[in-house]
Amino acid sequence: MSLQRGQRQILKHIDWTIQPRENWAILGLNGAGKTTMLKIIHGDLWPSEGQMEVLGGIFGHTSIPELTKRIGWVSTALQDWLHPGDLVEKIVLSGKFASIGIYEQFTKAELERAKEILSEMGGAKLIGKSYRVLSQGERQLVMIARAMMAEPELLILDEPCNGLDLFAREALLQRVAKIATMPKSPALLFVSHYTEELMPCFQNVLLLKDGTVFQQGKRDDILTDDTLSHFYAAPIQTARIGTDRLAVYPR
Ligand SMILES: Nc1ncnc2c1ncn2[C@@H]1O[C@H](COP(=O)(O)OP(=O)(O)OP(=O)(O)O)[C@@H](O)[C@H]1O
Repeated sequence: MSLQRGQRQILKHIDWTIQPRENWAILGLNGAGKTTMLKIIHGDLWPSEGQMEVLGGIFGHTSIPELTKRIGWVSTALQDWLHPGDLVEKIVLSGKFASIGIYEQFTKAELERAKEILSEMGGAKLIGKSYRVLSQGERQLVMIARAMMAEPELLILDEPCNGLDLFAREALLQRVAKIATMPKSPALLFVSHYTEELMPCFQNVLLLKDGTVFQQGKRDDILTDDTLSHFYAAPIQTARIGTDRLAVYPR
C-alpha cells in the first residue's frame, strides 16, 4: 500500500500483516509516516495504491464506518475534538457511539458500564468530574476508557504518553499492559518515540523510516544496537531496564 499527496509519496509500498492477537509497537522519527499509516488503518484515509484489509474487511468491499466502529483510537490530538465541559463518564460513554458528544439515547446500564470501565482503568476518582479540570495523565486514561467502551477489536495508541510525567506515564503503561492480558483483549498498536515505553506485551516491532518499512519482526531481533544504529543512522546503545524493558541512547 502507498499514499501519495501532491508530488510527495508519504507512504511507500507498506507490506505489513498483523496476525490475530498480535500486539505491535511502531517506532519512527518525526514525519516518518506513522500517524498517516494509522489513519489509513482506521479508514480515515484511502491508500493511493495497493490493497488494504483490516479486521477481515477489504477496503472497497467493506463498510468503512462499520469498520471504524470496531477500532479504538487514542491520541492526544483527539482530545482537541472533545467537549471539555462534559462529565468524564459521558465522554467515556460517547465511545460506544463513536461520537464526540452524546447525541443518542443511552440506557442507565450503558452509563453504569462507562463508570465501570473507568474504574477498571484506575479512574474511579474521576467520575463526576468535568473533563476540563483533568490533568493530562487523567485525560489520557479517560481516552483509553472511551476507546474500550466500544469493545474494540483493534486499539490504536498513538503516542499516548505525550505530555505525561514519569509516574503518570508508568501508570498508563501498566494499564495498557493490563488491557493486553484481558480475555477478550483487542490487538494493540502502540506508537512511541521511546523504547522504554514498549511494555513486554509488545512482542513485535515495526520500524518506519521515510514512509517505508525499514524492518519488522520480533522485538528481540529489532531492538538491537546494530539494527537501531542503522535505522537512526547514528550510533545507538541499548540498555536494559529491569528484565523486560529497554532504553535507547545515542552513543
Ligand atoms: N495531507 C497531507 N498533505 C501533505 N503532506 C502530508 C499530509 N499529511 C501528512 N503529510 C506529511 O507526511 C509526513 C508524515 O506525517 P505523519 O504525521 O504521518 O508522521 P509521523 O511519523 O506520525 O510523525 P510524528 O512522530 O512527528 O507524529 C509529514 O512530513 C507530513 O508533513
